[in-house]
Amino acid sequence: MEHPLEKRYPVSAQDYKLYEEVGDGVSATVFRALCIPLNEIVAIKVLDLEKCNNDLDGICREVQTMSLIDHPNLLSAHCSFTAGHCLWVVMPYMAGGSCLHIMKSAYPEGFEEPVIATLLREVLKALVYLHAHGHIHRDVKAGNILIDSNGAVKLADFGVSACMFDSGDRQRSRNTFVGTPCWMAPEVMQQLHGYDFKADIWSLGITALELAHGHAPFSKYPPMKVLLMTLQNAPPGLDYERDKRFSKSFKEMVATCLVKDPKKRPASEKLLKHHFFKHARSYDYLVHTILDGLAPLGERLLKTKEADLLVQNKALYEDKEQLSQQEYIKGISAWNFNLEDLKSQAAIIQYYDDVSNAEDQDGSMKQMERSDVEGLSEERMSPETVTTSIAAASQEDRLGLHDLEGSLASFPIKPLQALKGCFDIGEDDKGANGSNGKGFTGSESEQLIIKSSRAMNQNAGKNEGEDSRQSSSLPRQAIPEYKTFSGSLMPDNTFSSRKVTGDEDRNFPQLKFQSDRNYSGPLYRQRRETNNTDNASESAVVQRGRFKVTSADLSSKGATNCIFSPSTGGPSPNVTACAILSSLQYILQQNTVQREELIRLIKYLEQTSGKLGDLTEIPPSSARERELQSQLFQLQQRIGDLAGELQNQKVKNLQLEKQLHALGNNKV
Ligand SMILES: Nc1ncnc2c1ncn2[C@@H]1O[C@H](COP(=O)(O)OP(=O)(O)OP(=O)(O)O)[C@@H](O)[C@H]1O
Repeated sequence: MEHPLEKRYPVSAQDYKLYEEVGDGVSATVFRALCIPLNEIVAIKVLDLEKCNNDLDGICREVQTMSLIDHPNLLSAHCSFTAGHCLWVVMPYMAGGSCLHIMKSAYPEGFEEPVIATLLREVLKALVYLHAHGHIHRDVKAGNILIDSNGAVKLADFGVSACMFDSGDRQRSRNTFVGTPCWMAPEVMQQLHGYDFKADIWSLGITALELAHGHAPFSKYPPMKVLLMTLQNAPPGLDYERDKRFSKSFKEMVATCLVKDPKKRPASEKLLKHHFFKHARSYDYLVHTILDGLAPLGERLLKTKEADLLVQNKALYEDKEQLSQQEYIKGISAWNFNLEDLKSQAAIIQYYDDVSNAEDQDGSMKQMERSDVEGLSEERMSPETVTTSIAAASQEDRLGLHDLEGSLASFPIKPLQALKGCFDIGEDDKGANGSNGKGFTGSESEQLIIKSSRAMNQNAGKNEGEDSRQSSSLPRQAIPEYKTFSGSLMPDNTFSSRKVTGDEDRNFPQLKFQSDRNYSGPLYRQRRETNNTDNASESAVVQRGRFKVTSADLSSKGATNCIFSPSTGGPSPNVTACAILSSLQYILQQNTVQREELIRLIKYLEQTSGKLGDLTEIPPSSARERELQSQLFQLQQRIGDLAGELQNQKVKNLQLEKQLHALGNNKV
């Protein structure tokens, strides 16, 4: 028999050689290691103290408990010491790993009854010892039942254990919500009168089901749902039909553990005497039945991790699609309440519509859209959007939070709030329907929602025949980087980065292309003059995507390339003849284009006004016709004005051309 006290385990990292990783938990990584002076294989749990600084108390308690306990069915610590910013806890190496590991790699449907009886009897012995010493383990589950190469069973992980004799803060900790939801006793969830050793008996009952089926009851549900089901449903148990392979005594034992009223559950000592444990066998039996043929622990862990990763990736992918769907269904509210963002997003949608329509033929852009959907990231959305609205709203929907609130009317609200905190299901969620925290009133938000939803609907309508799921999700907000912008109708500086409030990382396309587009200043200005008869007020209204927006800094940047003095209209005295010449050539080029455009417009207007003239000759016969006729008159008048204005432009262009020629001749 081993006498740990006879051995002195060194307390310096140099005396240990770390091998492969054999386990990892929330707070630690466990390695197989060699204790060099003793030539003994050990396990070392490495806790990064910098990463768990807000739970130092818990860590101290765990290490303290591990050092003090002395029972063959409890995993104790040989020693512990700090190495850099890590705490190393040296323990016996449990080569079989945890029961959860073993089930995952070789017994996905669970173990046979004698194996379960053997495992649970050992765990129960550990609980008898702990409870007799005033400790509640609070985290009994298959993942914390370890087996060594000889088949010895040890209960591990005292990270959340509590002492019944603690006072002050520690005593209060027995009223707190700790453990793992699936294994958690109802009284722990309720936090009504605190709880005691009997909480471990409930967890043992759940562990029995876990070992029998390969998973704990409700394990496929998210924590909030587990909470709901544990409190609301009848206790889980072994089913008469489905669990035919198990004995009556096993079913009975589970049923005695899983009684909601803790007082009616047996104490660990009494439970150990249950006739079910008569089926328990020796350690050798465990070695032959479940350990023989298993790959080394490190290898198994790697495989399990790979498999978990695959499942996670799949879940993540599906989750994103689901989220994206829900974002759309909930309208804009789920992802954005910011007016400027909203405008920008809408504009981007328009850009993308145009691009994607053009690119749909070869499908290559669709590929990019897909990848962008997957990368639809927080950085493009307001942070509050991501953490509160989407996550909370979708979680709430999936988990039926409202049901839960209702069903818990008879329970204290604390556990719910604790869970809300943990899973981002917060009170903020309510804010999403009322004030959004950004200064918008409910009705303003609603308007925005309607507008943007419409924009999206139009958008969806544009891509007729497209799968509605595809068109209804939100990839378009995430597309901007690779689009080309052309056409003078898109003012490059309409949105300044300053206006995209609250998110400096946001990277809208207009910023990227701003400088490239300065050359088109005059052309753009020309268009604006054409569109707005009042000729360019500083806060001109321009179409940006589906929104009309104003921009005060629009005009100031319009002519950054212009070398003419704004006051005189002539060349500035400080520029060289060479620079003047190239600039004038450039202007001439642009004027030629403008001229052609003007000529086309004049022709068009002449034709149109001719037609309108014909129409207006018909005498009106009804009020509606009179109304239409007066509109036609107005239109005609407006066309006449425009034609006049175009003529003026034409004359100005000719003058400019002459000036240019004259300057060119002088230079030569
Ligand atoms: N002595 C040991 N020998 C072999 N494997 C071990 C040993 N101790 C722990 N492990 C493995 O490492 C895993 C993580 O260890 P542990 O549960 O102590 O870490 P934790 O961070 O406290 O985990 P949890 O997430 O359960 O809080 C265990 O599930 C177990 O599989």
